[in-house]
Amino acid sequence: MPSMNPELLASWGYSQNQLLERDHVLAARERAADLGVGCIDPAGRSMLTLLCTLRAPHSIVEIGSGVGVASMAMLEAMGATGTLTAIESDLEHANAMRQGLRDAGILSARVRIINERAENVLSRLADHAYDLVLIDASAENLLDYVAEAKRLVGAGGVIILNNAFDEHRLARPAVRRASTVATRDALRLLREDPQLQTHLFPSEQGLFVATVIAGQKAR
Ligand SMILES: C[S@@+](CC[C@H](N)C(=O)[O-])C[C@H]1O[C@@H](n2cnc3c(N)ncnc32)[C@H](O)[C@@H]1O
Repeated sequence: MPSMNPELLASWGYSQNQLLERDHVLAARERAADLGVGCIDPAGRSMLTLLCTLRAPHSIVEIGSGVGVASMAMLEAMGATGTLTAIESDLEHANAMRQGLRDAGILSARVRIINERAENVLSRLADHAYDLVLIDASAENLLDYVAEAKRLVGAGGVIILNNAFDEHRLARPAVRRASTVATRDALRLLREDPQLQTHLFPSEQGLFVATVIAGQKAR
């Protein structure tokens, strides 16, 4: 295991500093700061863009879309006919996301924002109907979200969990806080599923990515 020596830290910082974001993304980040809500970090956003470019999903679900920083990245990268189902319980966040989508010139017909708690919505979404599920809501119901995400994606589908470091508590074994335990359990559930290929990317918040191996269904 590499130790976090100063050179490694400098290289990591260098890679983070390569990330430039366009004006509509920076404006969305400002709206998020005004509302006191988090958004995916620049490295996570960049990785999400890359994954959507590579995978070219047609249909995405985002659990916890906030002001839409990750949503816009995915919509911009997935191609003009792709659609996003964004589940967001806070109306102010959902309205700020609508503003961001207008700024980015994304057609509203491509996005369905469901302003409800995810736990009341996910069971209504069809099995294997989505190519990618991004989970970025509070960790309280994380295990349920992971189970639903496995049901929603088909073969070749992708499940992504942002804030996988649980604000840097994950790697501290003594931390037994509910969100940390739920995150550890969720990552283990995905990592130990033989139908999934997984990787934890060391973005600022930690971006855990799992893909259903071709010809298989996630359990
Ligand atoms: C970290 S923010 C999401 C950031 C967003 N993915 C982005 O990159 O801009 C988490 C969001 O999840 C929402 N949220 C929290 N619990 C939720 C739930 N049970 N159902 C739906 N949304 C929830 C919060 O209101 C908040 O807007």
